[in-house]
This record gives sequence, structure tokens and C-alpha cells, in this order.
Amino acid sequence: MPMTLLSVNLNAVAQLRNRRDLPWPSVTGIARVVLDAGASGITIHPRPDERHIRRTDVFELSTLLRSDYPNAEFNIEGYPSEDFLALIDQVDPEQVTLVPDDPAQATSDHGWDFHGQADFLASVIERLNKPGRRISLFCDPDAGSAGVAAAKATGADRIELFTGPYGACFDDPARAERELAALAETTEAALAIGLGVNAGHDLTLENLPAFQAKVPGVAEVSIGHGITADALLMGFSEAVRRYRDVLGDLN
Ligand SMILES: CC(=O)[C@@H](O)[C@H](O)COP(=O)(O)O
Ligand SMILES: NCC(=O)COP(=O)(O)O
Repeated sequence: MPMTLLSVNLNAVAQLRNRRDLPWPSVTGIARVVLDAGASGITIHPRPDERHIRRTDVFELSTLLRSDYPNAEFNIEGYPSEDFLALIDQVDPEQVTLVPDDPAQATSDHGWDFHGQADFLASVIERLNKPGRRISLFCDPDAGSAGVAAAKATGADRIELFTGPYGACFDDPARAERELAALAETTEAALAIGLGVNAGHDLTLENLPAFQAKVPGVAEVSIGHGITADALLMGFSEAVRRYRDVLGDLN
């Protein structure tokens, strides 16, 4: 089975903590648990209103990864505003995932318009690019070969497939098949031109097996909401173990 790495998104943990003016659950504490359980990295999507991840979390996570988990990948997602770009300069994560969200958006719900925003993306990527850092662009599942060619032309290293529409098909197997076919076609087209592929949004233990089987070649998935829901029942260590198992990442 092809192996896909798991990056655990800690937005939901931060959102739970933020219900009270108290420091638990600890975002860095959960980061330790998931990395000790074999997750390959940590993903966060700090939003301008700090409704989940706060600026302070970004620095604390960065310090933790640098000091205790030097092989783990830190993936920071967000819209490339000047504030976001300055944060990336300060924190210097291994992967930056650019997402076309406006500040008021409830959650990410679409990929980039690679043709319409080609110049903007190319200039941002030129600023962000440096050795040892990967740039990924959030991508609609049906972007197809024209979309991924335009994404590659911006200078990006990878796309991140937006799997939200697939995740929403949990009660509609026929629609899920159609979503998987679009995701597979976009992935194949990206890999054929040397663009790496990540994926994320509403992936779960239930929908990952079919995704793994039908969309081969995905390097990394970032998962937050689903794995946090599972962790409430089974704990984060066991949840990470089960996701890694489905992803072919257990010995
Ligand atoms: C980019 C993406 O797919 C998202 O999943 C995002 O990171 C989730 O953000 P929220 O946790 O704010 O819904
Ligand atoms: N990039 C997608 C991500 O990080 C996780 O999204 P979700 O599992 O919380 O929907």
C-alpha cells in the first residue's frame, strides 16, 4: 500500500481550549502526544480573529518542534496577507500552505483560482521560497490538468487537494465516487508534471480507506476535526495509530 504521512491539525484543540480563559487542553501538550504517537507533523491555520490558534501558539509550537521534534514538519496554513507573511518570516516553518480564505470565512471552502491569481501567487511564492521550505497551494478537487499546470507555473512545490466536498458525501456513496474520480484525475495530472500532492479537509477514519485506494500518490494529509472527534472517544495516541494504519504508515 502506498504510504501517506499524517500531519495533525491542532485548530480544534485550540478552539476547545479557547472556550475558557484557561490553558487546557494544552496545544503544545497535544502536539507532543500526537508526535510521540508517530504523526509526521503538525498543521495549524492561524486565522486573523485568533478564534482557535493564537499567535502565541504559533511560537510555542515552533519552539517545541525545534527543540524536541527536529524531524517533524511544521505546516502553517493561511491567506498570504502581510501579517501572515511576516509571521512566516519569524517562525520559518518547513511547509507553508496558501489558502484563498477571506478573514471572515467560517472555514476553508475552495481552492485558488490559479489562472486569475497567477501573478499574485507567483509574487508571494517568490517571497516565501527558500531552501528547505515547501510551498503548497490549496486546490479545488476538480482543478484538472489545466489547473495544476497553472499551479505549477506559480512556482509552488505542491498542491493541497480540498477534500471537503468528498468529506460531505458520507451519506451519498454515488456522489463520493464522483468526488474521488475528480480527486484522482487532479492528482494524476499534478504528479505527471512533477507537482507533489497533499490533501485535507474533513478526512476521517471512515472516508480515508476509499480515498487511499482511489487517489494514489498523495504525500501527506492534514487532519484536524475528524481526528479530534475520534480522540474524544479513544485518546489521541490511539487515534493517530489508527489513522497511520489506514495511511500505510505503520510498520
Ligand atoms: C485549509 C483547510 O483545509 C482547512 O481545513 C483549515 O485548516 C481548517 O480551518 P478551520 O479549522 O478554521 O476550519
Ligand atoms: N488542511 C486541512 C487540515 O488541516 C485539516 O482540516 P480538518 O480535518 O480540520 O477539516
